[in-house]
Amino acid sequence: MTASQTADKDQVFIFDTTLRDGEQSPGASMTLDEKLQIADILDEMGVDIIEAGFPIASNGDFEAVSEIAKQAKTSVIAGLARAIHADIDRCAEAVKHAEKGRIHTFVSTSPIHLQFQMNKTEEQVLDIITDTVTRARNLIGDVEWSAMDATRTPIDYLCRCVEAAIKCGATTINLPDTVGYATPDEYKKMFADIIERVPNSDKAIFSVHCHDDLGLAVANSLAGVAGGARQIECTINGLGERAGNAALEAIVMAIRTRSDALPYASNVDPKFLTRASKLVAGASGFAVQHNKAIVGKNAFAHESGIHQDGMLKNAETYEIMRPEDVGVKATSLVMGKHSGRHAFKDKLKELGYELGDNALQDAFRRFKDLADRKKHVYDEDIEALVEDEISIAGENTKVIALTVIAGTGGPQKAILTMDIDGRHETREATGDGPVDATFNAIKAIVPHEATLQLYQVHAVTEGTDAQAEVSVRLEADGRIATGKGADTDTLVASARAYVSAMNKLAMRQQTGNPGALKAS
Ligand SMILES: CC(=O)SCCNC(=O)CCNC(=O)[C@H](O)C(C)(C)COP(=O)(O)OP(=O)(O)OC[C@H]1O[C@@H](n2cnc3c(N)ncnc32)[C@H](O)[C@@H]1OP(=O)(O)O
Ligand SMILES: CC(C)C(=O)C(=O)O
Repeated sequence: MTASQTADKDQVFIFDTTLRDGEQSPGASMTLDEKLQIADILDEMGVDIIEAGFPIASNGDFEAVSEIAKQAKTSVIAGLARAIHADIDRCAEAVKHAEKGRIHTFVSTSPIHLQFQMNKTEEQVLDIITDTVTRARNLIGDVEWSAMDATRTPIDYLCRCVEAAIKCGATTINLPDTVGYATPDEYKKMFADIIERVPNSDKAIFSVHCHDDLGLAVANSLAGVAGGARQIECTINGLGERAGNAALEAIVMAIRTRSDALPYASNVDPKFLTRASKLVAGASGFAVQHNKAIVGKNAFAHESGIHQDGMLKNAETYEIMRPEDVGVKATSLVMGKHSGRHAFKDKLKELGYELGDNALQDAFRRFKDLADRKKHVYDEDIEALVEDEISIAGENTKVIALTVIAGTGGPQKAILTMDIDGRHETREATGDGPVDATFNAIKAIVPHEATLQLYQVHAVTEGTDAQAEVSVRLEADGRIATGKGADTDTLVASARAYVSAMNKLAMRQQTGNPGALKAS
């Protein structure tokens, strides 16, 4: 595999290690079936190299690498191996089924790793590199060598290690920021220096592999490419050891979106990114944070009025990528307490409502009120609210305020204020439960003899803060009317529904005056 130039852009190879480094996240183990599905989508989306596992780690890992190797259509399938013959041989055994297989062998190079992890001298590790890269090359033509903890390795020694690996036939040289310690400038300089100083550095492709301990994994990866690397090791959703690896989706979209500043091309088709993200989140059990770049639930969602207004005028005001390019159906304008009139009106139109100016203002006021009390305002909430608004429009008897005292102590008491033809009246009433007390308070303000035929409550959406939609059916003199009310407070919704039914009944008696129901 050689890096090529397409027009004015250098090709960068995308090496996905979700199934190896990603699976190393505590608790992220995946089944064989899940791994096969993930590998399949990675292959289809154009990932150049899939690191399918660490074959010596377990029989399950060996089987996963072998099966993925068998199913792969275009991607290179790599397996990881320590600088140990048994690891390398087992890896070769697993990747041999692939049309294009790779052995990825690694050894520590930093002083702290040499002293404590490996208990070896620099010279001993150099001999190990020579021995193990040669062994791997004798088994397969595509060998990647990694210097574990490269970014904490003195540059002179790192140059000697890289030189030895290339001399023995390594075709890819990976210099990982194993502990996420580097800064972008340092990482870029390390690649530039090594590529310049190591003889025959042009015989290998250099690779970045960054961890996100300081939140710099994507920035460091792109800096490494600016320093001369042409392979990027990354994972879907940034899954990986500790704080994770560089996120594949962010890398791919940064290169595409900022091609002016990042003159590189990748083979990945970004339309698969959202699907791949969901698949990995489901298989690993690691939910994607809502504000995650590209694949987070909010990456293409806007709640604030000013942004929504801008988006309705021109999407480029607040979006630098098109959602459909990464497999998201469309931008969503989420209705919430920060939304403004433009978005609210647009949402009503989408839901099929055209309100006049006054009704719109009233509905918007109630919507803001609702959004202040409720975490999520769903379309169903807005529909219930508007239906409620429409049903009470023009009514001259309205609920203004309600306080209910309920609980085990009893008796339940309701204190209700109503507007009757512009006049406010307040009464208290008790009842057999809070709903009964509320209805008794209505009767105290508007005495009537209509009888209750139906009282029904249902939650408009899920959650304890859901709006209740209440239906009340009243009968008087053989006539029936049903009223509806919606509110996050079930008792307020009940009072509204009752009053609405009362108003309708009065209309049907053609008096328009609920008080006249008394005569029926
Ligand atoms: C930065 C990275 O992501 S590196 C990859 C990390 N991933 C994993 O470790 C996941 C899979 N690992 C495993 O299943 C196991 O650790 C195995 C099968 C690889 C090894 O298991 P064990 O033989 O029981 O060894 P254990 O894990 O306890 O210790 C690691 C040994 O490997 C040695 N080692 C570590 N890295 C390397 C290397 N690159 N090359 C050679 N030896 C290494 C350590 O020095 C230690 O050797 P020691 O027993 O002589 O002290
Ligand atoms: C094995 C290597 C590539 C690694 O995962 C790291 O250094 O983080």
